[in-house]
Amino acid sequence: MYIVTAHEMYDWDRKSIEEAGMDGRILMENAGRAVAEQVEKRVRNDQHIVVLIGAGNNGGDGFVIARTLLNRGYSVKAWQLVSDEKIKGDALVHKQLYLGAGFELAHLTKVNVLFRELDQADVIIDAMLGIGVYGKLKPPFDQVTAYANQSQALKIAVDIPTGVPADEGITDFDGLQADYTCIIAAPKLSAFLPHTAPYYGEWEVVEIGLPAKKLKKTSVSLWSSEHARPTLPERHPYSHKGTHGKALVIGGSYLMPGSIALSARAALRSGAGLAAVATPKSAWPSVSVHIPEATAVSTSEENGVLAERVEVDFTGYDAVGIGMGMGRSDASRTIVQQVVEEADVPVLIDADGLYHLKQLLDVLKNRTGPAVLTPHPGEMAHLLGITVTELLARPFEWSQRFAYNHGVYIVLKGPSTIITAPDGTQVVDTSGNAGLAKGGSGDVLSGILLALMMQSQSITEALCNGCFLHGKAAELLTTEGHSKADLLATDLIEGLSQAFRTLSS
Ligand SMILES: NC(=O)C1=CN([C@@H]2O[C@H](COP(=O)(O)OP(=O)(O)OC[C@H]3O[C@@H](n4cnc5c(N)ncnc54)[C@H](O)[C@@H]3O)[C@@H](O)[C@H]2O)[C@@H](O)CC1
Ligand SMILES: [K+]
Repeated sequence: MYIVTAHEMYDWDRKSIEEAGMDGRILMENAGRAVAEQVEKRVRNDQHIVVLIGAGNNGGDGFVIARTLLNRGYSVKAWQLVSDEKIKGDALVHKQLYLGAGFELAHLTKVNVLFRELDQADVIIDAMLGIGVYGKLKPPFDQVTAYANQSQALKIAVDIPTGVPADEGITDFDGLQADYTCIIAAPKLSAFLPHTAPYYGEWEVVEIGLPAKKLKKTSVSLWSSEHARPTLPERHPYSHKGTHGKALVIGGSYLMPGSIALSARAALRSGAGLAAVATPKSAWPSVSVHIPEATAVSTSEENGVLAERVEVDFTGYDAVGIGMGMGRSDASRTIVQQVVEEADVPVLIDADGLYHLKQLLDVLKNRTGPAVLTPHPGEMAHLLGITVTELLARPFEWSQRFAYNHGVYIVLKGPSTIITAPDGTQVVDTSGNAGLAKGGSGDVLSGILLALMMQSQSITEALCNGCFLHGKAAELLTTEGHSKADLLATDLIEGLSQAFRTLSS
């Protein structure tokens, strides 16, 4: 499923009408009816519904929704919040159809009268403003939105909660806090941004008859189980351990042996044929106890951390992961540099590896093999030399710019993880839950990604599926047995079995 900007949505709409001959009035009818059907699933017909209607086409959808629900026997009061001359085009056609059907329309004159009505409402349908909103809300939308936000009624937004921008980069806005948003035709970028996504509440996308072929391929799409199922690596009956790849993970330290153990174990649980660990000798006993299936690479150490070079032939491995728990000493930076310069196989850089990478960005450019960076927002902001706030206002744009400029894949971790390829294409994965907000879950993700990078048709597919399995494991574990509070990274590794099974059934 493609994720769109406001511009891309308008372009799709325009091409559907101008090139495919769709009628805007039919699209509005379809949109309103599709939303009404979703409302019916959530609302009983003894509940009182207030539909708030604004000036643009979002308001036009509101007239269709009100008419449809009234025809079906619901208790509905429709409120037009703007003057008559502001209702134009397709919205005016649907206003006339609404009135022609014999239904009553209330006009906003004094906001207090509307507020008393909102006090009586069980359900508020927000058809005030859609993706055409510009700047902060003007009267009366600012007051009505603020009042609705205080209401206990179920708030259902049409397409996008009023006031919330569709695109990234706008942080100063007032938005309606919806419980549920019925998105028209395609999810907008803001449904995946940390500062705007919470306004949507739960959401769903409804299809309204826009011809799929008239949507210009956008650079952002959403990953789902329909994508994961056919692309997860298969195990051939005649395969052997070498078929599924040999991973090398470099990291860990005497004081932080756990992270590298988690990565190695997650890699093997995700199908890697073999895993070798390069960690300080003093850390190895604590690592091996958690992952007896892994082999150790001989290393030298200094004060419990890896020292200078790792004496390995990278050609003996199918992928290398570096950085987890390795520390921030100068010596560990030289190892990151060695890996970036010498390993032609796909390399994944995480955690302390990313910290060091900030000083090695020039070296990255000379790499021939793929490089995958798996930062959380703090690490990504450090790499970019900006604040986390700046990054999170435009995570798509920053990731795209960095991936393109440095020729790398980026997995920017968060509630909506953004996977960016060097060519700038982006995929969003929304799997997972707050159970993942715990130390170690990133180390597990690195191991899963590494394993899939060795077994998949493309790096992007590997990264999308890896993030999806990681999130799915958390979802499944917290549905049965675990809670989001108690879930540990080690549980996540064991939960991978269920995630793989679910997706292959
Ligand atoms: N194919 C499509 O794209 C379809 C879109 N539809 C609906 O149309 C919407 C987009 O329609 P529009 O382009 O008319 O946009 P809106 O419905 O968001 O309305 C824009 C109008 O709101 C006013 N406005 C803008 N910023 C404001 C602010 N800060 N404070 C107060 N008023 C403000 C302006 O007067 C502007 O004319 C979508 O969100 C969707 O709900 C549906 O009708 C079906 C088809
Ligand atoms: K809306």
